[in-house]
Amino acid sequence: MFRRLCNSFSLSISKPKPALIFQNPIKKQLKLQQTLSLTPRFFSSSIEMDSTQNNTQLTKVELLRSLESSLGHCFNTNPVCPSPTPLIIVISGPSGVGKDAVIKRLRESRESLHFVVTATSRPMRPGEVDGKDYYFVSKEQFLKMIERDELLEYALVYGDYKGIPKKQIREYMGKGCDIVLRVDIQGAETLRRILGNSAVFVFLVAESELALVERLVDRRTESRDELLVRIVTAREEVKHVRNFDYVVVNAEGKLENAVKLVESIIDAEKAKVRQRNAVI
Ligand SMILES: Nc1ncnc2c1ncn2[C@@H]1O[C@H](COP(=O)(O)OP(=O)(O)OP(=O)(O)O)[C@@H](O)[C@H]1O
Repeated sequence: MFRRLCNSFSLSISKPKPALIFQNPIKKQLKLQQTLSLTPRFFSSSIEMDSTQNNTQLTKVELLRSLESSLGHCFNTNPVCPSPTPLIIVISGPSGVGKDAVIKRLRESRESLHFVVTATSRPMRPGEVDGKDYYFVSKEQFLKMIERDELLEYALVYGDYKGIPKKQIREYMGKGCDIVLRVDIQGAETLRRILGNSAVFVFLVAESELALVERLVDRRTESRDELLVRIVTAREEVKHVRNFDYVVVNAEGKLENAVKLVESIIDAEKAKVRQRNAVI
């Protein structure tokens, strides 16, 4: 069926019917003049070409002009598909799985992404930069932000507040940027309720529980008791993977693979026919 359609289409192109060329010459001339004013580069001198002329004798421009002439209109230069809508990517996973490490690498490789800086009331860790890693605020300042409805989502995590400022997301989506949000599992659940399927949810996991615990221990930022809380929580959190769209394994020493997979997810999402359409 498709082949039959193609055949009949090519026939109608290669042998323009006399009716198409000579029927109502005034109307035809008018149409050509309109076309000429749109794209003068193709319809400048000889508009109608001999349709039996061998394609190999024609330059590319001549062939294009001839095809346009046979079709009766110029080829459209507008994009076939509209540009993709800004995407919100939520990256989550248990404590110590490597969310920050993955995001740090993504930051370096994808300049078009905007990484929302989360506000937190937790103390700054060595090497962290205020306004880059987090906005470090006091508990009182954080409570004021909640009161003013400035946060898309917030939670009390291990005794400290963490929240996502709405203003930043609106501002960067307005500029056409894709947005990356880094949240814990609790935050991802809340965001799923707020955003539904309008955002893409990625769950990071380690290859095993032992690998996760070793990573946390090596980081040396938690006390023994804090470690115990995080490990018990992580066991529960892994069960939430089914609420996510994608799961990415961040295996020991394979950070690059995890980053590449996240990048592929973003690329695939941007190529989707039915785009997610988040409104904040
Ligand atoms: N693929 C990997 N292989 C080895 N080490 C890794 C890998 N990914 C991350 N790490 C290391 O594991 C530790 C924990 O990573 P990171 O701080 O990024 O986790 P996180 O998920 O952001 O934790 P939290 O939620 O507690 O802030 C860091 O020291 C980081 O450098």
